[in-house]
Amino acid sequence: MLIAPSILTANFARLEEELIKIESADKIHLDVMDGHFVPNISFGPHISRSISKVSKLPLDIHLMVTDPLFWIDQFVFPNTEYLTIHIEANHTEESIKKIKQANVKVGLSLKPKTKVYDIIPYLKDCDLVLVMTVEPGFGGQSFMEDMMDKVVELVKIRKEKKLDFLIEVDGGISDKTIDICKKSGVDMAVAGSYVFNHKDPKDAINSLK
Ligand SMILES: O=C(CO)[C@@H](O)[C@H](O)COP(=O)(O)O
Repeated sequence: MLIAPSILTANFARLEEELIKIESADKIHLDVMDGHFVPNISFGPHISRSISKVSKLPLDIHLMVTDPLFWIDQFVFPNTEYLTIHIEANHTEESIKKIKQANVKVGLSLKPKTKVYDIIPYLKDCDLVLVMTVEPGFGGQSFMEDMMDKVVELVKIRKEKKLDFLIEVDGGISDKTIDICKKSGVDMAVAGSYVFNHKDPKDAINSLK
């Protein structure tokens, strides 16, 4: 399973040191929050660009914003691999088109209350589907195990429709919850507090892997 640490719980006053601690991960997950789509503000293009310059890892950028169309271009860096927008945000179709035009892989995320059914029309355009396993907005919340039903459903749909998007989960991932993710068919897991609150983030990444 691919592991993408979310830097939301990192020490932002020592960000470069924090990034070095997670060099053994597969991607870096950037949680961008606009204070409107979710009740929190994290960081924007400026800090993301600085991270992109020092990070050796591909960026997996999760836009928790109401108007992705306005923001997409500002997060296209040479190492942006995925730009993930939310189905509950505005202008899904146009945003997907814009991400593709920027030659970045398309991610589509759904909040815990949103059904897989709602994203089916867009799956053919997705490289990644991000199943939120907490309500987006904050790190350190408890894993919602019932979201694994969505993962199982997505695995089935992917097979039936011969698609090849990755399935990612985000929220409450730890050594206690990673097994059920793997068994359900998750390809990539985002982990914030488990990695950055661990005395050795590299060990935390290894234990998840
Ligand atoms: O997108 C989010 C929160 O909105 C996540 O990426 C969390 O930041 C993951 O944090 P933990 O639950 O692993 O602490």
